[in-house]
Amino acid sequence: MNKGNVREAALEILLSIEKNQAYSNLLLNKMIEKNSIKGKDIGLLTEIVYGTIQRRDVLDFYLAPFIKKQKKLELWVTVLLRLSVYQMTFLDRVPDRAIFFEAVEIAKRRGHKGISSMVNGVLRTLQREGAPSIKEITDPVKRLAIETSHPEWLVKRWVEQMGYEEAKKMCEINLIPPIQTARVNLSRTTIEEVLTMLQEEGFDVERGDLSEDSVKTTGGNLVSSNAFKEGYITIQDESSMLVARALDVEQNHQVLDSCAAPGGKTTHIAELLKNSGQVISLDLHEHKVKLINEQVSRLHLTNVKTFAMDSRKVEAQFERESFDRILVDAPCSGFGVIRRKPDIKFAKKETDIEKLASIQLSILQAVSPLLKKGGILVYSTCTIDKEENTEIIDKFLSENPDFEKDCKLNDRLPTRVHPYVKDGQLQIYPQYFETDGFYIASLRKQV
Ligand SMILES: C[S@@+](CC[C@H](N)C(=O)[O-])C[C@H]1O[C@@H](n2cnc3c(N)ncnc32)[C@H](O)[C@@H]1O
Repeated sequence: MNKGNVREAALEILLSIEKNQAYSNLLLNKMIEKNSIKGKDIGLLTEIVYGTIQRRDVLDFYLAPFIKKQKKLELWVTVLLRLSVYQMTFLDRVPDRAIFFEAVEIAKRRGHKGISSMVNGVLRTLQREGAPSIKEITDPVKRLAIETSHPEWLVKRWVEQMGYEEAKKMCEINLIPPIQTARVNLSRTTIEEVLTMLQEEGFDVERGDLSEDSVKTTGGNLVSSNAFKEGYITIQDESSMLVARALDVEQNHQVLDSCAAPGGKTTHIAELLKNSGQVISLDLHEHKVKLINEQVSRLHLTNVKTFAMDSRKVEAQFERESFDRILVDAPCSGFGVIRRKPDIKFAKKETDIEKLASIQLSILQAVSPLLKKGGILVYSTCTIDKEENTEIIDKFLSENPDFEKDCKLNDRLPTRVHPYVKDGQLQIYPQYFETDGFYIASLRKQV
């Protein structure tokens, strides 16, 4: 594939995202497969797609003074200008003349000569006159929102919840793509063996920084490794690996994972059980349950049973007080994983948070009678919003006096996170350890 086609492919993906047709990671994988994009081109395509989404609002801010009839631009022209300005501003290795040439060629193919000269004109004037300065924006929340390309309502919400300095750190780290980490399947191998396996395959790997179950890589995609194919590792963020550890599972435990697809935590729990006991794994959709089954068989696990089921209706299917441990890894806004899925910050609306909070609470309410007395219930999300985290736990506890905050959570978590644990609850912001943002609450049912 030539470089021009890489940009054309980037444009197509970005347009589908704008039209809310699918998430960036799925569209990228499809495009790479469909056009047999290889090697360095995969890197360039990924960088242009993610970079242009990550920086969308600041790119529009840079472009605004140079576009006269902004409202009349067709969406594909706006997106083409954005991805060109992204390369001009943030990618050192691509010369401006190559960017102009490709943009003009694409504009000619998609539109007509008038559009291609307009695109050429806008890009060249911007290069000559320079982009406007962010410092011109006087309101600090608005400035932070534009500078780091987050919706203003979201930045305002974060500033209210965590203060300006912490919100700024989070907005800034959200622009930096994460490195890849993998969880080692300790029911079949050890960290040392996996490091050797991967190094022999040519991967640059070492132990992870946070979770005792992890390895990290600075180059290459571990999904293509034999260690992955043969079920020795699972791609997972390190903060997400703390969830199964928080459950404190013991041999032969019966564990309910109520929101389980695609199976990251179900399989981790099953590994920690060393194929003893049983994990009952539920998800709303049949096609998602299939994803759990695929991971279970890839990892050679024999102690997982899956069901497509609404976990708000579990009481009809399972006996009360029949599980030693229950996990509610709830559907959430996902604002802790913006580095990985940047389109989330534009796709979610403030009203979604309210709707999600109501689902989260009702799942917790529905599964809690199934926990044995003395058992542990872990509630987790990959978000950093209080309404979906501490506020849910406060509401749940106020309505369920037989549950209490589990003050021993620290014993199951790495010492580095201890300063962030309070009353059996851990809130990790992405800037703390350069991981996903995660919330984990551990509750114990009184005996
Ligand atoms: C955060 S994801 C779970 C991720 C999973 N625990 C993992 O580690 O791979 C939330 C999941 O909850 C599922 N879900 C949403 N509402 C549900 C419900 N009422 N009952 C069961 N599953 C539900 C979604 O389909 C989604 O797969």
